[in-house]
Parts: sequence; C-alpha cells; structure tokens
Amino acid sequence: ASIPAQNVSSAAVAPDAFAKSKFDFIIVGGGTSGLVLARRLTENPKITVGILEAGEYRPGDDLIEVPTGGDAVANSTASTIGNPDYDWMFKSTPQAHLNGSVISYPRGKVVGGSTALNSMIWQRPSKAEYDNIGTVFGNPGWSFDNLSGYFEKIENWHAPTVLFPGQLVTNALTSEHGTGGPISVSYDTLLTDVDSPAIRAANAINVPTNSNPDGGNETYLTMTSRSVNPTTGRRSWASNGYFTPIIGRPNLKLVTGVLVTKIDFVKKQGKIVATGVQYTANGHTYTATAGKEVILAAGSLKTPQLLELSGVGNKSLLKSLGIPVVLDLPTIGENLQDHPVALSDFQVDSNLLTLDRLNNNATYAQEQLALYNANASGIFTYTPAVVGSLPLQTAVNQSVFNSMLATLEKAIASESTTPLQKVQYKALINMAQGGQLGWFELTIVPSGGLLSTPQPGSAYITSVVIQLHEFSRGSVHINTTDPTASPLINPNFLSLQWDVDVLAHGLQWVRKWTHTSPLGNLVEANVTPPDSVSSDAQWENYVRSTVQTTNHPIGTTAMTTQELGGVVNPRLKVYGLDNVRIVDAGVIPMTLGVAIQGTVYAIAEKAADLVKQDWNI
Ligand SMILES: Cc1cc2nc3c(=O)[nH]c(=O)nc-3n(C[C@H](O)[C@H](O)[C@H](O)COP(=O)(O)OP(=O)(O)OC[C@H]3O[C@@H](n4cnc5c(N)ncnc54)[C@H](O)[C@@H]3O)c2cc1C
Repeated sequence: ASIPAQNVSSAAVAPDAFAKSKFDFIIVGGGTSGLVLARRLTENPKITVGILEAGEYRPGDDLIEVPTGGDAVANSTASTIGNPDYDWMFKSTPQAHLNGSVISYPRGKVVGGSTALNSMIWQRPSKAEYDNIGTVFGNPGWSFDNLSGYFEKIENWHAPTVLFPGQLVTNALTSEHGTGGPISVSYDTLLTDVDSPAIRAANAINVPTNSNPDGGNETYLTMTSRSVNPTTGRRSWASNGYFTPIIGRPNLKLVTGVLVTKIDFVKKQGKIVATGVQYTANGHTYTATAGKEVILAAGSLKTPQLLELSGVGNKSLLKSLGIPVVLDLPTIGENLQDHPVALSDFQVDSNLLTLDRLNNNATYAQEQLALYNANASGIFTYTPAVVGSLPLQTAVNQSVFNSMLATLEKAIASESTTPLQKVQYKALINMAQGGQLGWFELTIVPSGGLLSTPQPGSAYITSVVIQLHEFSRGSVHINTTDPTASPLINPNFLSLQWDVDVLAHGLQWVRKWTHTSPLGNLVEANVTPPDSVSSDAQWENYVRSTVQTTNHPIGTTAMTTQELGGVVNPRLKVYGLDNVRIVDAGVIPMTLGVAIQGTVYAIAEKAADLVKQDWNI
C-alpha cells in the first residue's frame, strides 16, 4: 500500500544542549527496552534520565504504524525494512553452512527501535522456558510467574472477537492479561479465506487448537495476539506506547540522530566506574555525564560493539585493534543465538481472499484503504493470524528422532563446548526428549511475494517454519575501531546437522499439512520448493540455500553466573563494572520458543524495578 508518511516532528533536545545536562541515568538506545526504562525511572520526578538514540522520532508514521505495512518474517515487502531512515540494514558475515551466503539483519534505527519494524506477533513462552532462566542459568528471581506478572503491567489486552475453529475465550485466557498497560494487544478482526481451513487441516492431523497459549503452555496452533491497537487499527509500539505519553516530563531528555561511540570509565578505589558516554553528531563529538549509571539498551547486536569499542571485552581482540583494555570479559559478543527460518509457498485458488488481492485488484485496494481510514477496519488491519509451535515429535517418528539425537550428541561431545554450552545443551536435550514444548514454529502468511515472484491475478500462501531452539552458536564482534562500521555478525546458522534436520522435517510436515483437507482443497500447486524437491538430500539443500533470520538475536551479553561465562548478573549489572547495566535482548541466555518482543518489554519493566530498588528511588 502506498500510504504517505506523515510529517516527522522532533521531540528531542539538540546534541550540544544534551551534553550540558546532568543526568542520574544515561540510557544508550531509545528502542524497546530503553523507552520502558525511561518511562519507569522518570516516574520519580527527582530522577533525571537522558536517552541517546541514533534514529529519529517518527510519531504517527504510516509506514511504521499501518499493520499490513509490516510483513510476517521481514526482509521483504515492508518499506521500513531496507530503508536507512528506519533500519540499520546490517548483513551477516558469509555463512559457511548456508553455501557462503550473506543474510540480511534488519534492526530498528528509530525512537522505538525494532518495535517499529517487527511483525507485531505478541507471545509468551511456555513456563519451563522462563523457569530455565532462573534455574538452569543461576538467576534467582527470574521465573515464569515473575515475568508473567510484568506482562500484565505492559499489556492493554483486548479479547478476541473473531474465533478460530476450536478456540474459546476462557476465564483463564482473560485472567492472564493486563488491561491498563501502555502496549495494546489484540487479535485480528478479519480473517482471510485460508486461516480457518489451515486450522481445520492441522486439527485433522492431530494438532489441536490452543485457546490459552499465554498461561504457561504455548504449544500448538493458536490465533495469535499482536501489538495492534484495535481502536485506531495502528501498530502499538514502544514509541507511541511508552514514550509519546510522557514526552513532557521535565526530568527526561532525548537526543536523536546521534551515535554513541564510547563509554567513559574512571578507576575509583579499585572499581571501574562509568562516568558517561561519548557521542557524535554532524561531525562533532560530545560527552554526556551520568551521576548514577550508564544503561546499555542498544540491542543484542550493538551493545557488544559499544562495550568492545570502550575497552570491555576479550583482551586479545581489543589489543589486536589497539584498544586500551579496561576489563577483560571475553564472553561479550559470544553465545549469539537466533531463530533461523525457512519458507515455502503454495498457489491457492485465485478467487480466495488473501493479501494478494491488494496487488491484484486496484478497486479492492482503494476500498479497503478508505475503510481503514474511515473506521480502522478491513484488510489493512490484518496481521498473519495462524501461529503456533509444534513438538519435534509431531514431524519425526521415534526412530528418526533417536538418530538425529545420536548424531547431535556425537557432534557436541567432539566439539570444544564452553561451560555455558554444556549447560544449555543438557537443558535443550531434556526439552526435546520431553516432547511437550514447541520445537518448530509455524506461521501462515496468506500472501505470495515473500519467497517467489507472484503471478499477476494469482493467490498464495507462504508457510514459515522457524527453528526455535538451535544448537548452533554464533558471535558478534568488532573488527575495527571505527564506531560507524557494522559489527561482524555471524549467526553461524546450521553448523550442526540437527538444526538442518529440524527445518527440513518442519518443511515436510508443512507440505503434508497444506495438502490436508480442507486446506488441501484450496491449494493448487507447490511453488517453492517445487514437487521435485522430495528426498532428504534435496530438502537439506533447499534449507541451506534459503534460510534467513526471524530477527530474534539474543544471548550476546548473557545473564548467567560468572562460572558459566555470564556477562551480567541477575540484577543485569555487568560483572566487573561498578555501574553499567545491560537491558536488551542480549541478556536472554538461551533461545525461547516464541517471538521475543514481549519478553524484552518484560525484562525492561523488571530492570526498572531492580534499578529503583538498588538506588532506593
Ligand atoms: C524485522 C523484525 C521483525 C520482528 N518481528 C517480531 C515479531 O513479530 N514479534 C516479536 O515478538 N518480536 C519480533 N522481532 C524482535 C523484537 O522486535 C526485538 O527483539 C526487540 O524489539 C529488541 O529490543 P531491544 O531493546 O533489544 O533493541 P531495539 O529495540 O532494536 O533497540 C535498540 C536501539 O538502540 C539504538 N542504538 C543502537 N546502537 C546505538 C548507538 N551506538 N548509538 C545510539 N543509538 C543506538 C537503535 O537505533 C535502537 O533504537 C522482530 C525484529 C525485527 C527487526
């Protein structure tokens, strides 16, 4: 849809004025977690907070806020993605296990961060996964019950009004949610012609509908909630949810369009104390000072870069680049995990309503736009509704599972696994063997164009298969002292055969699903991959040549014990630094079986409480 962006206004102070202010807390990154912290810390009028953000403040921007402007797995149609006004547009290093290809890593560069770009899917993981953060990784106080409590603070939840086959609105579902929080969470009010048939077909092959994925068991298919305001029909994101309503607080200042390049440290009585940060704008370098703490919320790919540029990281790497070592903390930037994804698309009966109709029928597109503008309804409010995760055992029988596991155990025994990996692998294998938790996630995007080029007048579905718990581990590090350079992002996808097999079996399950009635009655042809891809070797080749990221990088500044190589402690403070906290997706120590924006908001809400407790404010 070509909807013009509204005028952009600025709520920020100028870079030099910001430098002259004195702050108690400096927050690097006005993204998802940065804005939550800013709001909560400035609830106390005596506390001053300064946020530094590389992007701009873009309230009411249609490209960001109109739901069909965002796509389901990113990297393709949405015009914010791949647009330097909104996106850092990172690329991975060439991927050894993906035939050397480079994959795109979109990241939000705007006040609101990656919530400006994301696909708005709103999920909570199963109980065991949150509980693991506390028990497996040695973080007292972190559990499902504790983090779920924060969801209630974040959410302004609206019950579904249109239901999937088999779905109920139960008291259990309603009571899981908050209704007074800054982020609107709602459900689609319109379904396309393929959504309900997809659910019925899954039900026919023993995959049930889950009516309450938020109560501790998120396995199986559900009508997903999403961060969309049902009254306005617009994206609800960190900027319009957390920041805009508090813009006038005199104790909060924001500077936009600046790049933070370094954290300044002094040594005081044997402690390493951060005094503030340096940042650049228009060729000038400025310094901002923090009386209490520097909080890093630059995201899992940029926070490690800033620490390394500041002399905190692996001392061999720092020395090789001529950076004076402030603190040797070699696990910074290691332990990168993500959700690799493989797509397949199918042609369906062209009379069906899918998102393709917006491209195929100009009159329909105009009518729908008018409907959207008049009363915030219609196809422009739609986001993919069919989402759910399935245990691996849904797609593989016991003997295939056993053989995958045997290959995996051999590979990880012969690898030089770190103490953290040993603990993670044990927990993951337990989860896989239990057969209860989701191992691959499915989304149906009722549209072509994400994978292959759609034929005019045709209709499609694209199925998304996400590997939720990879065993491969990557890294993100600097290779230059130039702060404007992108860090080297190496997700190291599919370095273990298990990770390939999960996606290959997931794709094969999808082919079976799409040919099961009633969905099967609507599907006319397999497009990509074509019918000719059918042997295990062909599926493997297909996976290795098409995998992308679902944009959920985590773990690069992991919250766990020092023995396991943690970067932050359970209060999110960096080990060895006196007053630096990290509050972003990088602290999540191991993959979660869901999309992660809700968790990042929850971590930031909890972090605000930890900061308030520690400073008695
Ligand atoms: C394309 C895409 C689709 C996604 N889809 C979903 C989804 O459907 N559901 C879901 O739950 N999750 C989704 N996610 C993931 C989720 O949105 C992110 O994990 C989450 O928003 C990350 O929050 P964060 O606070 O860690 O970082 P961010 O929100 O990215 O914030 C970091 C901020 O720091 C700023 N910054 C970084 N470095 C500097 C610097 N040196 N100086 C100044 N500023 C700096 C950045 O510009 C940015 O604003 C998606 C993400 C993307 C990118």
